[in-house]
Amino acid sequence: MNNPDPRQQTDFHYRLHATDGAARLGEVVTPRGVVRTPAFMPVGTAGTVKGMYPEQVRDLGADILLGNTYHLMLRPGAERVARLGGLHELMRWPHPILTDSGGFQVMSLAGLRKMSEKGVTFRSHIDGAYHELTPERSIEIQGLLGADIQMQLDECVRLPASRDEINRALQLSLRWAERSKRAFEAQPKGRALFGIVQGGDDAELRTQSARGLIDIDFPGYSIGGLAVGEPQAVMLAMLEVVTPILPKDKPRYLMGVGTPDDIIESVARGVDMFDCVMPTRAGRHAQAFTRFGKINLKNARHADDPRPLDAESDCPAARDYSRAYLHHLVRCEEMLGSMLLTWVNLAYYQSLMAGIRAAIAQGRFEAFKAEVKEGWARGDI
Ligand SMILES: CNc1nc2c(CC[C@H]3O[C@@H](OC)[C@H](OC)[C@@H]3O)c3nc(N)[nH]c(=O)c3cc2[nH]1
Repeated sequence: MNNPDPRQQTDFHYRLHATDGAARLGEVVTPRGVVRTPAFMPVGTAGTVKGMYPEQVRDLGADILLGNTYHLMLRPGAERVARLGGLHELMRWPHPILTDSGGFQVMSLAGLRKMSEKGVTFRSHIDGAYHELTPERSIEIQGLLGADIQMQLDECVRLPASRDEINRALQLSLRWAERSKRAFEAQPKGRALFGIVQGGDDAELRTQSARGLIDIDFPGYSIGGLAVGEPQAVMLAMLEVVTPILPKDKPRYLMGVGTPDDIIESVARGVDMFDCVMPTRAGRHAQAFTRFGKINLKNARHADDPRPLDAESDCPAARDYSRAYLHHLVRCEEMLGSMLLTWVNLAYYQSLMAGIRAAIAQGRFEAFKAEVKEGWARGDI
């Protein structure tokens, strides 16, 4: 193993507890607490997991949340968050926080933007003001927010894309990885910076990106450039290329993924950490994730159904409220509808992760995967 940075080893490190095939059971240890992996990280884009109290998110079993550099740098501003004690203090979440570097949202949300070797300038989607995001500024912002796990600034290419385009973005991202790591040296010990593997849907470029990042050496590795419109089979094929190359003693975080099926198939290919807006966003669009698959509460078939979504769930929102009531709330666009279904969905995702972790510990991951898929296929009776 290459000579570990002593600063990282005392405060931030990954412990592998068990494997079952390529599935891994472990823990990411940070100064603010331990993250049990495989882990699902609820997205708290603007410093809140929409519709949820922080204590509620914690009670569901979330060990870590995701914050968003792009949104928070625009509003309320990174320097203001720092003056107010940092993001943990501001949002009353004393557990680990991971922040993305902002590159992804610049490409997906910002209006006018200009990419250069230096970084990306863009116009805020909120007030049209110009901002510059460089590797150095992204790291500075994440440091001001106080994130425990930070991301390098990278360029994520939407698929399909040409090999030249994918390669250009991959090489730029490697240079930005170096600059991000240098800028990160200035931060207090205990925090971790992850490199982000790019390379699109090209096995050779994925290998180049992973090897380039390992040469720079990070305490953890994100797998980026996926969940950007490619079929699940392509995403899984890229995982089969990348995870065997990444160090076994460091966490792998698959960015922006995904559906329950995406997650369980990615755990089977060696991924440790996930984040996705799916459970929270779907909750605001009347979709419930359950053991029986997805249920659309807008559908009139629920209007007289007195049953709860799942009488055996530990989550009161899934166990105690009738489908008829949930249907009524979403029909009337009552805020409680979004709140209850967000609660249902995050509870389901965390129970799925707990089931995955237990199955790996017992060496029965494949059986568990089959059981869960059978439940989704059975559908909502
Ligand atoms: C959804 N698919 C997807 N998301 C992605 C994100 C945002 C992750 C996560 O950050 C959240 O905001 C903080 C995003 O939420 C919209 C996303 O869940 C990515 N971020 C970076 N830096 N590089 C990538 O290659 C990348 C690829 C992604 N693919």
